Amino acid sequence: MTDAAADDRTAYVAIEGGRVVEARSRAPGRARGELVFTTAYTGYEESLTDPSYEEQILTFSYPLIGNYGVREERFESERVHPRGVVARELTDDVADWLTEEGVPAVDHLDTRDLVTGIREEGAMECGIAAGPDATPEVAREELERCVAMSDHTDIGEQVSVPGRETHNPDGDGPRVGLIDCGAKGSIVSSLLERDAVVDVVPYDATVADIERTDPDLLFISNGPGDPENFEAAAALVDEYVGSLPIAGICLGQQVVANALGGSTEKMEFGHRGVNQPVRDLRTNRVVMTTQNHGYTVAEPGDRLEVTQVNVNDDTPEGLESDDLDVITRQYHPEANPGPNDSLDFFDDVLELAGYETERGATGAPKTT
Ligand SMILES: NC(=O)CC[C@H](N)C(=O)O
Repeated sequence: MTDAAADDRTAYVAIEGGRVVEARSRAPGRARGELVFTTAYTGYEESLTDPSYEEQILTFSYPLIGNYGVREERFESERVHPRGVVARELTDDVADWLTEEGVPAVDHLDTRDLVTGIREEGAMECGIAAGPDATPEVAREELERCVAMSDHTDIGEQVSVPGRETHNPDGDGPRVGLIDCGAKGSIVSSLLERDAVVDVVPYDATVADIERTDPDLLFISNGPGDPENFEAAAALVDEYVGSLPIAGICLGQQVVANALGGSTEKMEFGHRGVNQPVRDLRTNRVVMTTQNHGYTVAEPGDRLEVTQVNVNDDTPEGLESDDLDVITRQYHPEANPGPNDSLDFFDDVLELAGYETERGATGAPKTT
């Protein structure tokens, strides 16, 4: 290897608290963000294109990432959302993809140590310098310029559609107003698969915008950052609760809780993975779920009942009100990547708008 080639592979990760870890560059550039980890051993294309990872640096705890290639059919949006990527070993397929996308990536570092640190200290700020100009100082500079997750007040604008997009206008199912706070493509697909008409509207849609689409149901999507920064979506919930059924996934659950008298808080290191056990308190049934969140509902408020909880830490995983026709989930029932145990959430949601689906779906085809 020549000196120049060695330099091209240089990388440093600076972590809150002062530590700088040496790594190998797999996609060059500088990056900063909140350092989080996922324990998912599959679904790296879905994770990397999940808009909920905006402004974060994603560490994979599973050591080998990329072993079944990169295919667009599995993407959840049109671009990679984490600001940077960290893994023990990235394949060339993933490294090439991230290079094309301009998202810095590093490997050949002790990710077990990194993940243990996040579990002990909580999600941390982080700076990455990768490639020819990388030095520990550059990584530290990036770290110093980090902005706390809750201070990314305009994060919705970075991930939402710019204007309304209507899918399946002639569908037989209910008309869903999907508030796009950074929606995963397979949430839209899961609704379309059940023949709903879906109007995807921007995260800051107003009551006047919603009136123009005249929905049968309001659906608040997943999304990045602090749910308290999605005030417009909360205002819609406040306006329509009791007159329209309301559903939400992940950030959607948090926004609905905040709008209806509850509260949210930041978790220490969140839930990110594909084997999070959730118990339904009404049926006592446990399902395995896909998750990606760093905030949680702290108090559901008086109007919502906690109907599902995380088996590991008892945090609220499902909120419902039979009187108000509200149903939300903290995990990702669209299940991309799987497991597929909770797909019938979409049947339950459409039923709130008076529509009977065939049920029994085994996985949603993608729109992207
Ligand atoms: N996937 C999501 O919708 C994430 C919600 C929120 N940004 C959180 O981290 O808790």
